[in-house]
Amino acid sequence: MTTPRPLIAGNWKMNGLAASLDEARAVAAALDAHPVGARVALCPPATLVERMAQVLAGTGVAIGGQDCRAEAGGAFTGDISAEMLAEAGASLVILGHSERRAGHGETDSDVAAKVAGALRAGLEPIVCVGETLEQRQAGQALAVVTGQLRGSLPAALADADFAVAYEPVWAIGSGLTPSLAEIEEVHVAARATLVELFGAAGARVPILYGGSVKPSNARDILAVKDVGGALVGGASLKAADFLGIINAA
Ligand SMILES: O=C[C@H](O)COP(=O)(O)O
Repeated sequence: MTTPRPLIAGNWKMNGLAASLDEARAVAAALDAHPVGARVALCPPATLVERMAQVLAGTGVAIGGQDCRAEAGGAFTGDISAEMLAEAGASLVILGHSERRAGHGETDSDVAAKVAGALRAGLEPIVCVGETLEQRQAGQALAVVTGQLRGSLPAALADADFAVAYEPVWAIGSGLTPSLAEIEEVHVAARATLVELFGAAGARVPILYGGSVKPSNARDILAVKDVGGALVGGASLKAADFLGIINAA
């Protein structure tokens, strides 16, 4: 059984206007000049998905959305569907990010419904899970992460391409990261849960780590057992930093 290529995905969050597309162009140009083994994706704000897809057409960089609604369409002011993302040129979508779970009250079952929507539209979901600082300090990190996986991953994923991202909430944008041993402990538990849920297919699902990944720590983190890539926030906004992480994979 071959090991899937690592996936390095950049999540621009609510950052980026049209001028930021120059950073995406620079990433694609550098990868064209020096191809890498990793799969690379950029997930800009929804307003830039279509333009980024045009800018990066024909390059090896895939485009992702940062969220979608579960339904294909309807009276849902302000929301976008997976079908809309796909039509705009996205091939992936981040779902269940902690900023959506905390800021928009998304539950595991909401995330599972969105995952089903993504599969309906042919998008590859990147499903995020992770514990808060209080949960880690209470010794609940593994239970929270495996519980979120069980609740957020519908059975239909057994036949689909998808990725999981472990993002400790307290490590996001904080400059803090868990120790390598702590990352390994969670990724090994997540792997066991994926195998329990999906059998042999679960052994191949990339489990990304996210939370203050930067060029200086990427190589060590990406070498940890069962870490199959990275979901990168702040360091994906500048081409040089993002390339530093991509080249560490
Ligand atoms: O989706 C990305 C994560 O929330 C990580 O963000 P960060 O790299 O800025 O800590």
